[in-house]
Amino acid sequence: MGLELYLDLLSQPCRAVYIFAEKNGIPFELRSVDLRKGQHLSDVFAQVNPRQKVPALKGGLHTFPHPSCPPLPHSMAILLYLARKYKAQACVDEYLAWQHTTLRRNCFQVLWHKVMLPVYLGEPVSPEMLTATLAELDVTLQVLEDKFLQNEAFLAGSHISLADLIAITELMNPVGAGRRVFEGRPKLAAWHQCVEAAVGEVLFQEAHEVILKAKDSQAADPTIKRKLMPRVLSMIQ
Ligand SMILES: N[C@@H](CCC(=O)N[C@@H](CS)C(=O)NCC(=O)O)C(=O)O
Repeated sequence: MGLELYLDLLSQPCRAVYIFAEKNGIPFELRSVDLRKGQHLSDVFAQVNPRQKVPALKGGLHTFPHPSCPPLPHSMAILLYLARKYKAQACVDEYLAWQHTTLRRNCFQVLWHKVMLPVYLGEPVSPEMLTATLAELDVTLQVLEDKFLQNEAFLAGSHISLADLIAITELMNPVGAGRRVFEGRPKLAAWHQCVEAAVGEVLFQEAHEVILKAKDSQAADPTIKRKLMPRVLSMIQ
C-alpha cells in the first residue's frame, strides 16, 4: 500500500509535511481534508485519524512500527518517520523541541486572532488580546534569529533542514494574516529567501497559496461554525 497524506494546506503542519514529501520525491497520494468545511469531523476521516486532526498519514508503515499500527496523526511523527525512512536525519532536535511550544503557538494565535476568529467565524478579538499576541510573536522571532539562525544561511547550519521547513511554514501563518514578519528583520528576510529558493519557488508558492488567501475566507456557515467552535476554543487557548 502506498503512502496517503491527509492534508489541508491552510494548516502549518500540513504544509511542512507536504513540502517535505514533494521536495524529497516521496511518492504519496494527496487526500484533501477541508477544515473549513468540517471534513475532518466526518466519520470517514475519524477512521483515518480518531483525533480528527490533520495532517495524517496512512499506509507504507510496514517497518514502522508494525503493519497493523494506526495511521500517524502527528506532524512531527510523520516528518521524522519520512525523514528516517527516505533521507538522512538532520541535527535539528533542539529546534524542534523549542518550536512546538513557542513559534508554533505564537504563529497559530496570530492567524486565529487576526483572521480566523474575526473574519471566518465572526468572533471579535479585543485589541488588547491582539496586541499581546503580536508582542509575544516579536519576542519569539527575536529568539529564532538570535539563538537559532545567528549568522548562518539556515537554522541548523549551511544546509536546509526540517527545522527551516517547519519554521517557514509557521511564519507563513502570520504572513497569511497580513503581519509583515520579515520587515525590519534583514536576517530573517534573507533566510526566508534562502529557504524559498532551496524549496523551489513554484512548490513554495503552491504550498502557501491557501494560507495567503486566508484573509479572504468566506464567513463560516452557522452549522459548521457550531460544530467547529468548541474545538477552536480548546485549540487557541
Ligand atoms: N500537533 C499536531 C497538531 C495538528 C493540528 O492541530 N491540526 C489542526 C490544523 S493546524 C487541526 O486539524 N485542527 C482541527 C480540529 O482540531 O478541529 C500536529 O503537529 O500534527
